[in-house]
Amino acid sequence: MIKVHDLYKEFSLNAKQRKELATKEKIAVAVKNISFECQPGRIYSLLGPNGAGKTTTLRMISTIFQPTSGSIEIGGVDAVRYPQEARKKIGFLTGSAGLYARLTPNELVKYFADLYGVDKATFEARKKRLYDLLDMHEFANKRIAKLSTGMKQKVSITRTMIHDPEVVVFDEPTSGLDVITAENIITLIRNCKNEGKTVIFSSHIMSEVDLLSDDIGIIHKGKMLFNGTKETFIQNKQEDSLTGEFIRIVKQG
Ligand SMILES: Nc1ncnc2c1ncn2[C@@H]1O[C@H](COP(=O)(O)OP(=O)(O)OP(=O)(O)O)[C@@H](O)[C@H]1O
Repeated sequence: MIKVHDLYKEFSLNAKQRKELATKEKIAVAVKNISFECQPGRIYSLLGPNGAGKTTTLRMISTIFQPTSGSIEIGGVDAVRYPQEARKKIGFLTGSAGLYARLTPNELVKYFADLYGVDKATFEARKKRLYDLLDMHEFANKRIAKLSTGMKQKVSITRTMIHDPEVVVFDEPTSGLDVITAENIITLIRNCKNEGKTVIFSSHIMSEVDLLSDDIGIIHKGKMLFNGTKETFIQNKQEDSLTGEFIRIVKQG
């Protein structure tokens, strides 16, 4: 379970950032008082145009960023006050950055399993299941530096899942991947739901959102414009397609 209440995040902008953004403002507000809940056994899709505040929100949930104000509860733990406790319950996927390029997938995944105190037998069983699903055996002993973007993404996913977290947070999980790999990741996300995990993911791909979502959140310029079940979204929509309705809501917001 994820409970987000009145979450607010502002960043201080340094001189270089102010120049890049062509602004005189010293502060950028990325997330403005958003509240929502994600339930176990359900998948919550976080949608929004570029710069909406999705990654910032997911990073706060994953305890990478400290919110400016507001509260986050992860599986009953106050993630703002006790980030280390909350982190044990979370698997966070955010691109393939942060993989140790000199290690092999096997070495990296083992490193993270050890960090989380996963015992050997459980580790081997989980690793095999993930490697089978993501078709990873062939490159498991190659240096990560030599792997393709899709292969690195698979390594990131295995790292995210190796401690069997009860809450999974995927920031654009299929971005830049071929259709077969994307399909495997969609299967993995569905498996998470079927195992009773709480899943939240961000995406720009509407077909994926349609396939996976139980609940939908739409944010734009840091504000939550829609938060509800996919059924409610579909019942109330004024446009023919999900994409059309998404655009309508964002333009109205
Ligand atoms: N470290 C930072 N310092 C200053 N501003 C930031 C920082 N990180 C994000 N922002 C700003 O916060 C806003 C939200 O960014 P965020 O990355 O959360 O958006 P997003 O919805 O994930 O976008 P995208 O779909 O393009 O990935 C943007 O205006 C961005 O420029």
